[in-house]
Amino acid sequence: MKILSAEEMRVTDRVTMEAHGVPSLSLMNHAGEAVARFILREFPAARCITVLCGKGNNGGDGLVAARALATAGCDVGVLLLGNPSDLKGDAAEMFRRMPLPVTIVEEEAALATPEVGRLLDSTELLVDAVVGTGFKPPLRGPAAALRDRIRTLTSPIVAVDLPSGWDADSRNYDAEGAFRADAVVTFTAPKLAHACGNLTGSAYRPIVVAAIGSPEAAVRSDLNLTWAGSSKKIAAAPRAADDNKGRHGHVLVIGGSHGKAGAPSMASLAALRTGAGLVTAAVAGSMLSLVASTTPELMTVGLSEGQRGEIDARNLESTALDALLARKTVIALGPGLGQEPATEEFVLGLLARTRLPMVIDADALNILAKHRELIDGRDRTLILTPHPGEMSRLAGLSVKEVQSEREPLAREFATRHQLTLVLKGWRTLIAHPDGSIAFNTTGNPGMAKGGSGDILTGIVAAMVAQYPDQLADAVNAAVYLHGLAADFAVREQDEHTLLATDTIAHLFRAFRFNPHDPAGYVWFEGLPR
Ligand SMILES: NC(=O)C1=CN([C@@H]2O[C@H](COP(=O)(O)OP(=O)(O)OC[C@H]3O[C@@H](n4cnc5c(N)ncnc54)[C@H](O)[C@@H]3O)[C@@H](O)[C@H]2O)[C@H](O)CC1
Ligand SMILES: [K+]
Repeated sequence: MKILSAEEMRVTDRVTMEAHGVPSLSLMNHAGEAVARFILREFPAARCITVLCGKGNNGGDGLVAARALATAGCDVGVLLLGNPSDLKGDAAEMFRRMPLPVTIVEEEAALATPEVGRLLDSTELLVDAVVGTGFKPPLRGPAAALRDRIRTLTSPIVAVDLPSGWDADSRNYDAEGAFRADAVVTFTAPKLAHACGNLTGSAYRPIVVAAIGSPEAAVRSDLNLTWAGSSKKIAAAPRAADDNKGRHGHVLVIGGSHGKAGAPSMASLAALRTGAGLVTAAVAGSMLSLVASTTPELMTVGLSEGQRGEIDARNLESTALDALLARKTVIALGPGLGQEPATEEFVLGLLARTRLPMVIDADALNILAKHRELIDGRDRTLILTPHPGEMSRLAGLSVKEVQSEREPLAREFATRHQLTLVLKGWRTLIAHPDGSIAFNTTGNPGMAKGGSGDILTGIVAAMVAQYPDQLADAVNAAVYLHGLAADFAVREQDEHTLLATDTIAHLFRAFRFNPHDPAGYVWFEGLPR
């Protein structure tokens, strides 16, 4: 699913109407009905509903939603911010077809009337159809006053297309002065604000994308931005009845040091739980039995180590490493590795020794940052998974600079070095060598804990091992599944108590979840109740 600008959305609508003959009124009907369907599904207890309509087509969608909710038996009130004579085109037509009474609010003072007070205070759910992609900041007039009034109410509010006051093209996390929203129903494709903004103030509240009649061919964008969840489809096919583990790849986790045996253990278990046919953990000999005891399904190989349990360069002379590298594996290098000089020498030697696909994380990234000339994916598959701090060292920038330029920085780094870059954080970005970027919208603050990155490394390596010919989708899907598993896990936990191993235990729910809801919308963020 592409991520569009507001102008590209308008072009998509125009192409849909002109090249594919879909009437604009049909788009508006489908949009409003999708909002009603979502509300009936996700807020079944809300029977007394107030729809707040602006004078543009966002308001038109609201009028359609109001009619559909009333037809479904809800007690619906409609408030129009403006004079009906100001309505134009499809919105005016929907007003003409409106079977319900509409309360007109032309001036801010009208918000204080008893009639409006009843509409707002007695409602069990609000629908925000005041302004959508036609928003020109800042929010003004009765809309601004209505926003403030709604902040005094506790009823949930479902935003049509965007919470009013959000610029569709915003890449900001926040939007001063926007309406609050408990859920968002957008249409055809997510816009930049849906991908980048904290529209609902929470990682758990839903943003869904409803199909309203635009064929895929009409959805065009030059932004080269997609949604990571669209890649999950590569893991949806059932396995063959005569399947065998040899068909699902082999992950080789290389990591660990004294005090950090858990990192390679978690990365290995995550790789197994993600479906890799075989997983081998290569760790310092002194921690071999410790790591092996975590997961019976895991194979282990002992490596030579220094005084502090760090994997050292003597391994480069050993036949054990040759045997390991002779197998067709995807290497996950870094969990718990440490940055001792002997380990640094080992990492540099390993990079020179093999061209096997490699997921590089954690301390291996910090070692690579000291040898930037080795960051080169032209003749090998490299996937780097830095958090902003590790990215600042890789790019030689401050964390602030990294965070302020995530998208261009990720794209430039991935294309310059011809590798896949997973830049973690709010809305993890997956930047590919061709310059395309996928936004991930799953995950929650409960993941801000040791181990989350280690299991992502294992999940990425396992997806690449299983789908070696679909590298971009494999990495996008891995990041999506990682956050989705954590979203399922935190439902049975709390953000304070969630552990990375809880996330691993919920990967099966993530694999089973289909973001394409049978009701005709895609779960872009959040989960069904
Ligand atoms: N394929 C689709 O996505 C479809 C989307 N639809 C809906 O159409 C709106 C966009 O409609 P448009 O008429 O262009 O603009 P809006 O209704 O969003 O806003 C214009 C409306 O809002 C007022 N306004 C603008 N800025 C402000 C402000 N700062 N303060 C207050 N009021 C403001 C302006 O005066 C106009 O009255 C899109 O969001 C979807 O909801 C189609 O219905 C179907 C296809
Ligand atoms: K809106």
